[in-house]
Amino acid sequence: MDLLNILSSPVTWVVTIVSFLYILYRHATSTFNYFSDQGIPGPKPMPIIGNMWGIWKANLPEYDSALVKQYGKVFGYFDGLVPNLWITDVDMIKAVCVKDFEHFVDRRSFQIKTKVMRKWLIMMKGQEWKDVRSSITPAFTSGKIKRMSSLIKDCVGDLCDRLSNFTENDGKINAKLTFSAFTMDVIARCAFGLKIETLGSEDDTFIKNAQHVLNPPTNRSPVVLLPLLFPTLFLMFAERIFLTKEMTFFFDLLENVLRERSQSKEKFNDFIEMADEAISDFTKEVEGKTVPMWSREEIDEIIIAQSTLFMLAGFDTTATTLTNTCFQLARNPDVQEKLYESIVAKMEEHGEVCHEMVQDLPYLEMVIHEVMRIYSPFLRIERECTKDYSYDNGRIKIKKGQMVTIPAFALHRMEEYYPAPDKFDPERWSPENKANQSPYTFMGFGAGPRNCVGMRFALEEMKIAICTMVQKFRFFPVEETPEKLSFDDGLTQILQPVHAVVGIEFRQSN
Ligand code: HEM
Repeated sequence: MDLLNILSSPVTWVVTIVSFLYILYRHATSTFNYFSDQGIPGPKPMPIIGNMWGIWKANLPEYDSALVKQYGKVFGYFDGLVPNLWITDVDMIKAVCVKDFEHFVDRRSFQIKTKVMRKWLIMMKGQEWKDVRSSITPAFTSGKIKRMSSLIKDCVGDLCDRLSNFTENDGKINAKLTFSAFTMDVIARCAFGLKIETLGSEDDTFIKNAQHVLNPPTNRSPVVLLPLLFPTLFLMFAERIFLTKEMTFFFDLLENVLRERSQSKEKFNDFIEMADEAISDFTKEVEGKTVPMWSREEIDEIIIAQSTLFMLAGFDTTATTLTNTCFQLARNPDVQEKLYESIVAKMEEHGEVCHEMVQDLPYLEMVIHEVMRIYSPFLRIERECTKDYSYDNGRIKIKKGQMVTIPAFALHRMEEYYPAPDKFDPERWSPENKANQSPYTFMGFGAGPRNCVGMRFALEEMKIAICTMVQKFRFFPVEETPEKLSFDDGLTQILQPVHAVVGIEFRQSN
């Protein structure tokens, strides 16, 4: 039989196609024994897509809680072919986030090489991340937050004006929309040095571009899986995907602000100024001499990166937490009254809502903690393994490149850590109760050296807003207020409350 005959034989074709499909199948399932070989349970993966089929239309809070309930505190999941160990075991969370952090320095990230975006802290890796994180951290010290608090107070004043209008007109608010306008105002003033006159109007260029950057329509379509399934391919197009004209609008805006400020001696007391001070002060040792770590050009790039990241990381998280707080206060009038009483008592001492006063309100802290416990704004905390790791005397092995996920929302609803987890109960965070609780059962701001760098700022902003609002207004349920809050579907990092409408009235004393 000559070659031509062999090639044209149907048997040859069948054998070739079957072999090709077999090789493809072996490749598309090549990692799937990883967890079963270690005796780690988990849902059965599908070729290529792993366990992510349908995730773009799932309700993630429910999806994650169901997985944890079914498979327990340590189980295996596949992001495409990448093994991802899900953990809700507190000792293991502590090991990954703190004790053995050197093995888990990075977050799942797509190292974008484009100018400015390459300095987004949230995506940076290894030593470069450590250097930028150490440079920017001093921008969030208590002293610097105090300096920024007067800008926050201005924004809260405007928020209260809008709330007064709602009170007089509708007697109710759409909490998510209202607080989104507020957090955007804070970001515009603190991170972009701008006052938006047309706040709340969708025609404003700042708001329009921010909405485009923050809510890409891909979140609810299978397209959202592509970066997870094909990261290398994705990186080739990352610049085109991320560097949209809307994103460039913000980079240009900040470049102009920095240019103008370089000629000015004025004090602004905003994040741009705090970041500039902090980054410029950061030094390194070269041949026994202490020299600045960054050049002026690098400082500007880092500031622009962190200011735009401020918008990405601090807008929805803070607006969502304020929305959820408002809903819980409306549904729990006893908590709202207790909070009001504690605020009034402190007002007598401090005279006004200020930085010092909000640091001195333990009950407010307990309320915010419980809101973030019952509705963790960040659904999942992730780490990428950067050095091979073994846990519990080698019982669990995690290889470099593998992912670890802490499903924060699901963790906060585990009966074992929080009895009656669906009950809103700020007393869980009283000093006595807190002392009996592992800190790693609460991941609202993450944990360890890679936790939320903006935590202090977010708490200051939320505390000043809640104190001022609760002192002036009372929230209550109206017909549209749901019994329980529900959250949007789709593969989003941040919890998205829907239909959070609550009633609002002036307090008698006002
Ligand atoms: C209620 C509001 C907020 C919540 C719930 C929140 C939550 C979180 C969480 C859970 C993480 C991941 C932590 C980890 O992986 O361990 C994170 C990271 C981060 N957050 Fe926040 N955040 C909030 C507000 C802010 C604000 C206002 C900023 C702005 C400055 C900010 C900037 C960041 C940055 C830059 C990171 C990445 C840190 C790094 O990789 O080193 N966040 N945040």
